Amino acid sequence: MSRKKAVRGKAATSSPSAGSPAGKGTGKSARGSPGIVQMNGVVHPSRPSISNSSEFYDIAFKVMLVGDSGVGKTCLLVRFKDGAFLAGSFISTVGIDFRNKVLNIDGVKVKLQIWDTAGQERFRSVTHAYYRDAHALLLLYDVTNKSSFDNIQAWLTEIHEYAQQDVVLMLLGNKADATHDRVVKREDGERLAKEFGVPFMETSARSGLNVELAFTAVAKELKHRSMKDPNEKFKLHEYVNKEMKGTGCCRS
Ligand SMILES: Nc1nc2c(ncn2[C@@H]2O[C@H](COP(=O)(O)OP(=O)(O)OP(=O)(O)O)[C@@H](O)[C@H]2O)c(=O)[nH]1
Ligand SMILES: [Mg+2]
Repeated sequence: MSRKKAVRGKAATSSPSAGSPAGKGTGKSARGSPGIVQMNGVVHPSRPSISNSSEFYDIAFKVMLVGDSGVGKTCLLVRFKDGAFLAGSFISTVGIDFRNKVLNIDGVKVKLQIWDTAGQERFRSVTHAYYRDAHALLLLYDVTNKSSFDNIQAWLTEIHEYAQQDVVLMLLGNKADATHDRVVKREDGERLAKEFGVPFMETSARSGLNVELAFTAVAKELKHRSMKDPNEKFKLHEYVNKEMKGTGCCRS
């Protein structure tokens, strides 16, 4: 059942025409990155080809990480992809970058092509060009940085303007490990998420808290939507609330 896909590796690009989700100008597919064709909002491998088995997949989706500079988007992606934490000096992302990871979701190989955007204002126009091709967005703030939380509303406005109407959206309060520096309570994140009707969890790229869960939940929702199996009931909010691990007194 599993097939293989041709996109791999990293790409630092400054416009959607170079190996981007939009893929315009690559000449390699009607829409999507090289080797990918998009049907009914789902990306499928265009044809099998020879490569290592880790690249085989059944369905593929594009997920974008967005949020202010320094909230931990790159670290979250590295934690998810490599299981490691990027300690040391902060290297701000320039433009946009992507990594692939294939997850086994209930026997289906779901490939996530995860786009790591630059949070800095000067790259905003680059990011805008990628929104429309995203199937899911993980919107991050930093629990130790109040302004990153206050800016969530502006990010949501931007998302509504540029992303697909049915994009899967999740709010993440990152750096939950940083107990002493915390300035945004978990309850504040929960309240904001409720107000906008989006699933929410706190994460930590440093400790790994909920990192796998955030991506798995999104993959499950996207798979569910694309397969439309009437026997399979999946509710993203319920799944997240059931599986989420917390840092507070009452969740373990
Ligand atoms: N304590 C703690 N620090 C983190 C965590 N995630 C990221 N950091 C630190 O926060 C800083 C910024 O992390 P990045 O992942 O580079 O931030 P970013 O959102 O990608 O920033 P831009 O690329 O500029 O948009 C780095 O110094 C990281 O080490 C976390 O979960 N906990
Ligand atoms: Mg970054």
